[in-house]
Amino acid sequence: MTVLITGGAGYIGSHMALALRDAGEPAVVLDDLSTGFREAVPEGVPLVVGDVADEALVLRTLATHQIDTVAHFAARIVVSESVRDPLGAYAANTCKTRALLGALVAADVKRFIFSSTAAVYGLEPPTPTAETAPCDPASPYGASKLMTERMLRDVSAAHGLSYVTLRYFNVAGADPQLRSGQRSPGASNLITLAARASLGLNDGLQIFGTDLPTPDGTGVRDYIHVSDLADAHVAALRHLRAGGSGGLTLNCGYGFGYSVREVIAAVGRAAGRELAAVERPRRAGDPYVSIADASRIRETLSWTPRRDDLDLIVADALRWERFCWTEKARRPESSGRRA
Ligand SMILES: NC(=O)c1ccc[n+]([C@@H]2O[C@H](COP(=O)([O-])OP(=O)(O)OC[C@H]3O[C@@H](n4cnc5c(N)ncnc54)[C@H](O)[C@@H]3O)[C@@H](O)[C@H]2O)c1
Ligand SMILES: O=c1ccn([C@@H]2O[C@H](COP(=O)(O)OP(=O)(O)O[C@H]3O[C@H](CO)[C@@H](O)[C@H](O)[C@H]3O)[C@@H](O)[C@H]2O)c(=O)[nH]1
Repeated sequence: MTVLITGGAGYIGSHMALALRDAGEPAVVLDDLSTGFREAVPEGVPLVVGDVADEALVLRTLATHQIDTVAHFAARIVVSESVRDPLGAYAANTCKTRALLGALVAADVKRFIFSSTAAVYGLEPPTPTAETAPCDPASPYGASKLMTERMLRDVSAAHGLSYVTLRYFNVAGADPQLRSGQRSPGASNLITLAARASLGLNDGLQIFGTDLPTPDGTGVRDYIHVSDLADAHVAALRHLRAGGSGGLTLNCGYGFGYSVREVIAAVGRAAGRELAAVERPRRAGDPYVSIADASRIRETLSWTPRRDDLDLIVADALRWERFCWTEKARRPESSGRRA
């Protein structure tokens, strides 16, 4: 039994590939390399280059590798891009997942793990946010994921597909052994930008909004270490293979949050110097606070996070950036600057 990881050359999918390899579970990656990196796929894990909506390719891959479960990470993930190009976001995320599910139904593959997002909850959900909170996505990105969640429910009812939908909160950090991390030069998430700023790899740091109704006026997020998130996927796989039927929707977070200022201070501690940041107006569409009620995933999957500490997350992110880019900068063929 082998797991097909779509998007396994990307940031989170590559950590899932590592977690499966570490657990001795066979896996194959399907990735079109649009935002992923060939070198992110761990050695020993086959890479099929192509589109999840290419039905013939998917059917061939399912048969060749005897796939019993698909973990579907492949997506377009930039929220602002989805606002500029909503049809592109729905096509990439909802329509292509529909095509993938069509191939799985045709091939009688019965297990599916889906990468969803806290962005399905919208701007002012009750906090901490449980899976039962109303969903009202503020962006086409969030809506494209919510539509896919609904599609999964219907496909499960009609075709007996068992699935786990994982709604990620803010994913950060890097593999503690530095085998993978955030490779995207255009990554716009706070912890990556702060780590890069501390190494002089970008033009400095900005704080979007200092007058929010939060304790220090800046946005609060529930940051989850990418390796803990990968472990949650392995736990979801075990649940499905043990006979978990129907569908489960689970928040992936720790249940506590940190403000932008607290994150910047943590990166400063890890880097050994205080980071300067320019204060900017609020970013349109940013929730003030996003914190998971994470009780359901702990109860249902017996998932126990191992790196639920902001200093650990930030230290891993910073070590990865240093390793990945400062080392590279020493090589003559690279300038070491990405953005
Ligand atoms: N990064 C986050 O903070 C975050 C938060 C919530 C949810 N998610 C979800 O997690 C998943 C992975 O995100 P990520 O941060 O690793 O992004 P990423 O861009 O690093 O990875 C996505 C991968 O999918 C591949 N891909 C895209 N479209 C494809 C297609 N049609 N066919 C085959 N491969 C394709 C890309 O090449 C890339 O390797 C996404 O579904 C995203 O929506 C991410
Ligand atoms: O340069 C920056 C970048 C971010 N922020 C703030 O930092 C917080 C976190 O922002 P960011 O890291 O960009 O994450 P989010 O906007 O919360 O979105 C992430 O988390 C969502 C919930 O999972 C996912 O849907 C998105 O894809 C993912 O980018 C927010 O308050 C931002 O306003 C800054 O102040 N300065």
